[in-house]
Amino acid sequence: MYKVMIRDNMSPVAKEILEATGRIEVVVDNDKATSDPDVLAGLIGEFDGLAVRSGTKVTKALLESAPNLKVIGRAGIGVDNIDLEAATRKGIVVMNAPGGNTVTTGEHTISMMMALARNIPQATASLRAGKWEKKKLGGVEITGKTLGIVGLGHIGRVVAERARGLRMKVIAFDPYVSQEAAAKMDVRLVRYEELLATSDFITLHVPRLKETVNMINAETLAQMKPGVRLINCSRGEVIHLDDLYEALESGHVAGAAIDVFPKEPPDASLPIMQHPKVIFTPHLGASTGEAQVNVARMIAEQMTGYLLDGVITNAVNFPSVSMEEMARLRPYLTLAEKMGAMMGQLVRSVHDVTIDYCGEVATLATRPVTHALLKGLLGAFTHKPINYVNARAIAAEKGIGIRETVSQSEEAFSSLIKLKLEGTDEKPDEIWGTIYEKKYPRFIRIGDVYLDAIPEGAMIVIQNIDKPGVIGHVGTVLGCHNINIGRFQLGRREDHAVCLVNIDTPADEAVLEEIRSLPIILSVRQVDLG
Ligand SMILES: NC(=O)C1=CN([C@@H]2O[C@H](COP(=O)(O)OP(=O)(O)OC[C@H]3O[C@@H](n4cnc5c(N)ncnc54)[C@H](O)[C@@H]3O)[C@@H](O)[C@H]2O)C=CC1
Ligand SMILES: O=C(O)C(=O)COP(=O)(O)O
Repeated sequence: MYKVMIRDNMSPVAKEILEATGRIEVVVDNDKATSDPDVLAGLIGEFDGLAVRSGTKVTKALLESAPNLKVIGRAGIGVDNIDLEAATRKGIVVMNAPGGNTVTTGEHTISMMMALARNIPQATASLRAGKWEKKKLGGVEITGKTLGIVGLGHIGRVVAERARGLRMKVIAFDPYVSQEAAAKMDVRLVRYEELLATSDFITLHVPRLKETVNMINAETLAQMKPGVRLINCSRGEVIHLDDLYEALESGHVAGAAIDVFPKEPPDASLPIMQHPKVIFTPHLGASTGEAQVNVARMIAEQMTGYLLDGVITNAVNFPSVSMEEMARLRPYLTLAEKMGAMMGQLVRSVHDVTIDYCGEVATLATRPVTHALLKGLLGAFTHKPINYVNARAIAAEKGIGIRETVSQSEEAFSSLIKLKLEGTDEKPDEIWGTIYEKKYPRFIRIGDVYLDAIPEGAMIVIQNIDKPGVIGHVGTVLGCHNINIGRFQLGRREDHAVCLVNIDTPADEAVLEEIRSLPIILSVRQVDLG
């Protein structure tokens, strides 16, 4: 049984889906007290999965207390409450649910813009206070006004489409979107400065990144058109709130609608929280029944797929692999991991590696295959738990450079993976592998010697001078020690040869030493390929 903790008032759909597998036990914990990372650290140890929204901060220290954690599911989009680097190093997959709350957040943005334009929250408060302030609470029309969208991603696009329906002129700034893509949405892409200077309303839809934190500050506020109105349903840190307060006080900014805060919940005594021209919602962008069911369902299905079948979908720290792709990739993942494990156990050190993917395998998603290969290779050099997620990060930590090439054609085999260790004098420094009949992994070359070896279990790898006597000698030594030989695979080139011997029980060092005693034997290593 796997154990998953669900937090942050997620839709009950998530629990239902996880429990319906019959293999996942669920604990729902919406307790405010346990959202303190120090308190949560005391509880998380036994869990394999953690499902959160924005309320739980998944810190490095918390992850240190989570030895069993394999997957974190974010039922939403922004993963800035999760220490991604620390999760990746620990080999934990972090998944989100893109698209699940996009429409809802876009609609909330439009609601905020309308409420801001017509002072609806202020008018409600005024009436509740027994006043009738028609003159004071007059608003602005939005028809014909220019809406500037910062970040033309999923939500930005929903907002653009709705705003055009409201007869606004829509412009956008997004350095990662092409003019053609924007033109298809009838949106004019402009430079940031132009957006600031010409928009009547500016709405923010960027993720929280180093480059987007404080994107709206005293300098950029000063570049805005006088009377501009701002809407922020992205992340609180994108606006420097003190600078915004100053711009509101001076009258340069006519109003702001804010859903997200640098610290949530915000301190109600902050000057901006009391400003009459600012309206607020408590991070409600994604909070509709529909969106919450969508994201809860997505995240529960994705977490189930990973925990039970190893399928990775919508991971933010690993390439996604669908169920169908996984079926085609699985034999290559196995092969690559065994190739890596073989080389890792044959050599004493690894510097840089080159991995060539040739033929059919090159048409698949090769990044996960590289991770599998690195997992096998580095497993021999580290005591840290290593898996597909953290393999590349651990390689980078060790300063190992990885060069990957793909070529669609391969003369002799339909698929071939070649691993070469660079910058080493050790031999062998190369291994090639392929898949037979779409499932069976084979090593077909070690060093410069071609052979045909089934990589499994304990194997003795012998490099020798190609002279008579080796097979008999190895057979006699192993026989004397009651070690059964499963397969004996040979290959040679010119005067040297390689033997791969699958043995049913591992040999101890004294047995290997006896094999080494024949002078024509150059090296003897035992590897374990699982
Ligand atoms: N208020 C709420 O409840 C919710 C807030 N969000 C926030 O909204 C953000 C956006 O969500 P999506 O549209 O789904 O993400 P997305 O990834 O589809 O779009 C983000 C866009 O921002 C652009 N971008 C990145 N850096 C930029 C920069 N420096 N300047 C301009 N554009 C830049 C990207 O190119 C991308 O097109 C999320 O990251 C999340 O933080 C998301 C859902 C609900
Ligand atoms: O999906 C996102 O990025 C959101 O900000 C939504 O946050 P929530 O799940 O409502 O706490």
